[in-house]
Amino acid sequence: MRTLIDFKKVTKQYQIGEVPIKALDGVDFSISEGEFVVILGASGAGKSTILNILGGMDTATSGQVVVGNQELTRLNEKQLTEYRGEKVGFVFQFYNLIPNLTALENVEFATEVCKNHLDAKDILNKVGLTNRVKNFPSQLSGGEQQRVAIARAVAKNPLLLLCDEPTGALDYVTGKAVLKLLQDLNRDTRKCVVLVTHNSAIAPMADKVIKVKSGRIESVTLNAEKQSVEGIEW
Ligand SMILES: Nc1ncnc2c1ncn2[C@@H]1O[C@H](COP(=O)(O)OP(=O)(O)OP(=O)(O)O)[C@@H](O)[C@H]1O
Repeated sequence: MRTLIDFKKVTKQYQIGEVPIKALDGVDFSISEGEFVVILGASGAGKSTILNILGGMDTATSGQVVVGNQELTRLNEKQLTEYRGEKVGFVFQFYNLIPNLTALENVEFATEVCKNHLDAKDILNKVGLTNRVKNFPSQLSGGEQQRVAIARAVAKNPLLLLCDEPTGALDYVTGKAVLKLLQDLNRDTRKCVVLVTHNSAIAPMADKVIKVKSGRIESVTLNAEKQSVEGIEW
């Protein structure tokens, strides 16, 4: 399979007063088209920093980041904004829906500016919310709100889907259903999914597991036979 994402010797340094903090300290990995990737690590390991750089929300201090045919580390602010808008779907722990828009309007609002977007209603059907499209976020459960957030990300028809602790605010059963949805979407659409979590138990659901420790890559493992979420317990 072709390489979609390439990180080469990526560093990220924050300067807090006199003290430099190395959030990433020479990170190398690559991800192929269509892969489901789990990035694992303890709190402060650098997971979100990797995801933010990958999503064009933050920039590397040094090194090279390539996504598709674009070298992110060479893009200016305007180009990065375009990249974020067109190429990346984001799913966060907290759903960040617009409270005074319905589920359908939330998805339509996000996709309006995207050239190749998919039909909002179709995607809401796909995530199991056919009967909830007219509901406002406050009328939906946490799991349903996260489904809207996933629909919003997928409907952009992005190159990749980035998920930062997407089940962090959900109970076990609902969280598992959301992971199953992400796994199904990856299988059906062949979109690359990169999911950041501290929960090592879900590693078997991925094609590739990248472990991060103290700003460095500890290991990259390929699962010869990935497991369906239903078969994983934690
Ligand atoms: N804006 C910032 N300014 C200074 N330091 C930062 C900033 N953002 C992150 N860091 C530091 O960089 C390191 C990596 O942070 P990061 O958020 O990527 O970790 P993480 O693995 O995602 O952790 P968590 O699971 O707790 O979210 C940490 O030491 C953190 O304190």
